[in-house]
Amino acid sequence: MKKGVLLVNLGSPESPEPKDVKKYLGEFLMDERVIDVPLWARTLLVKGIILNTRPKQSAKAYKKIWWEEGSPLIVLSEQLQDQVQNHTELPIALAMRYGSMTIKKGLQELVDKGVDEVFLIPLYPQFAMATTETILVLAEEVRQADFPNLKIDSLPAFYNKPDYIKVLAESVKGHLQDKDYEHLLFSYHGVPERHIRKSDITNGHCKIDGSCCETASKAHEFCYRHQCKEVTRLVGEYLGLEENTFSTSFQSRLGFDPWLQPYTDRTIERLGKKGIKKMAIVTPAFVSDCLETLEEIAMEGEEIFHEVGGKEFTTIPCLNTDSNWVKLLAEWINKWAETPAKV
Ligand SMILES: C=CC1=C(C)c2cc3[nH]c(cc4nc(cc5[nH]c(cc1n2)c(C)c5CCC(=O)O)C(CCC(=O)O)=C4C)c(C)c3C=C
Ligand SMILES: [Fe+2]
Ligand SMILES: [Fe+2]
Repeated sequence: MKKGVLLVNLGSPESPEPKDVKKYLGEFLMDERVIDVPLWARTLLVKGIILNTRPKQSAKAYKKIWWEEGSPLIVLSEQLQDQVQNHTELPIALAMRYGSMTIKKGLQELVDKGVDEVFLIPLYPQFAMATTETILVLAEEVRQADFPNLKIDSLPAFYNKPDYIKVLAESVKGHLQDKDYEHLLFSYHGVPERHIRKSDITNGHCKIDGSCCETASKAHEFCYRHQCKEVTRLVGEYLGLEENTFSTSFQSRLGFDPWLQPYTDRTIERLGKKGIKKMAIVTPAFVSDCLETLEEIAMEGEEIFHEVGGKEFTTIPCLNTDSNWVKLLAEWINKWAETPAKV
């Protein structure tokens, strides 16, 4: 059997123009695992409301962060693909869940190279219905429809793998080496609370209260909130951070339903009002910098902090093409090629 790898990230609009942003948001938000309401309600909400206003607003934000080569998320994912390819003999393809770089095209590229066994890597450290699950479900649909003889294995969420925590923590340490900071905020993309309950395989553990995520449970294999909190705890432990000098928050909420809390924007405001003058922020739900890190955090977040008296706001880049991260991905890939069950 010939083996190959498919890296999958979220995707971006073709350009930062409102018409392309609208097309992208239309596909993204009509995904039943992103806006998880019945089709009629989703259609009404997305096509009747969100797509009438959001594309213009989001296009403005995209224009602020867009690079000459294209969307940062796509460019950085392509760079990651190239660099991982330098560390393995297996062919590496790249796909996006939304947009023109489809999972079908990615699988076709591998099949054209003679691959019949694929290691699918969703580029998300934590499991979420709106990210990992939607990728796995679509990949299986595409496999059944177009590549029935293909075998697909996938990398489970790697949020608590000691080698991943080490790479992330060392990156944080490197970026904060010459920085003086009073608080380190771990900001993760938010999800509606309802998503956490839906992914609860025990049907009742996740109460989204003060303690469920800290109480051992099978539910945590699919609990995004637990997995985010664990990344913060494990990195804090690795770096020897003192209690109350670091915390977790959730960004990018959309709509009126309750999302995971505390919200990042309010947390930044609260820290500034409390008298914190120097803060740093890391965004471990993303492996590549994107709109949500470059605009929402590095621009809007900094502005909020300064408005309430904060002085120094340090944004730590995502792992992007960090050499330890590239080597670690290649190590997982090469281990899978030798003994798939061990990864
Ligand atoms: C109901 C809406 C959304 C859920 C749930 C959601 C979950 C989720 N998203 C990411 C990662 C990314 N999201 C990005 C952009 C983005 N996300 C939403 C909505 C939901 N995300 C929207 C509407 C947008 C577009 C921008 C905007 O209009 O605000 C991105 C950046 C893409 C880019 O092109 O740079 C990423 C990455 C995760 C990890 C996640 C759940 C865990
Ligand atoms: Fe998102
Ligand atoms: Fe939980």
